[in-house]
Amino acid sequence: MAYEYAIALTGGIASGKSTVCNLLRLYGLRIIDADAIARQMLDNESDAISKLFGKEYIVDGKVDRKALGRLIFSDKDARKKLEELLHPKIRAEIERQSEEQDRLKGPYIVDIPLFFETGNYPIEKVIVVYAPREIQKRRLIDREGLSDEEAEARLNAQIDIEEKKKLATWVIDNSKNLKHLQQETEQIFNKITKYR
Ligand SMILES: CC(C)(COP(=O)(O)OP(=O)(O)OC[C@H]1O[C@@H](n2cnc3c(N)ncnc32)[C@H](O)[C@@H]1O)[C@@H](O)C(=O)NCCC(=O)NCCS
Ligand SMILES: Nc1ncnc2c1ncn2[C@@H]1O[C@H](COP(=O)(O)OP(=O)(O)OP(=O)(O)O)[C@@H](O)[C@H]1O
Repeated sequence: MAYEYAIALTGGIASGKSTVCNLLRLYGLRIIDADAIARQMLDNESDAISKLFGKEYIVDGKVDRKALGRLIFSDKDARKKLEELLHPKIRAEIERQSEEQDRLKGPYIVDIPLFFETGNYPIEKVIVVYAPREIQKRRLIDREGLSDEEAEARLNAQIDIEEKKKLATWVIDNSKNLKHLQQETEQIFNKITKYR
């Protein structure tokens, strides 16, 4: 059965999900953050990461996220291995937190970057934060200091943003400036709170 009050929020890499979530949090919505859950899960898996990919991915007892990112976005098999290790644990924790939030009643957001890629979450309403691929790429390069090739590899690891947009219940357009994003987000916030 679907979580009654959950609204998924997704998009492409660097399309603006975190920026939108920060605004929605300010407006008072509760947020479950899959990236934060994934970070916690990874912190507990240094032994498994060392065994799977080598000791060089552990620095001072902690996973070197930058180095692991470089590996998994350039090597599909490595990415699959990491996902097999982490995704069942991430999903279980998202489901645990969603059950907890559902009991409180009233809408809440579940920010899941790979909502469509990993599939089958029992959540019926989906917000897609949209920016055209070229803008996504520019913001990704500016934020991470990646090369064009590295940015392309990260974009190619996900379903194309135009496909995700077609699957959305609501779209937040983030192809313009931050003021425009705020207006877009406010409109969706009003719809969500009216709809429930
Ligand atoms: C590879 C890791 C260590 C890189 O860490 P880094 O701090 O550089 O990036 P961060 O975690 O902030 O992720 C940024 C974005 O990358 C994208 N991304 C991350 N993992 C993947 C993946 N396996 N496939 C496609 N896109 C991904 C997402 O859009 C995410 O929002 C990290 O992304 C990770 O542990 N990934 C595996 C877990 C996962 O799939 N997380 C994302 C969804 S829950
Ligand atoms: N409208 C905008 N104009 C300019 N820069 C923006 C805009 N929206 C977001 N950004 C910047 O683009 C980058 C990506 O935004 P953000 O981190 O919110 O995306 P994300 O979808 O959460 O990314 P990820 O998938 O990597 O977690 C950030 O550096 C952010 O400050």
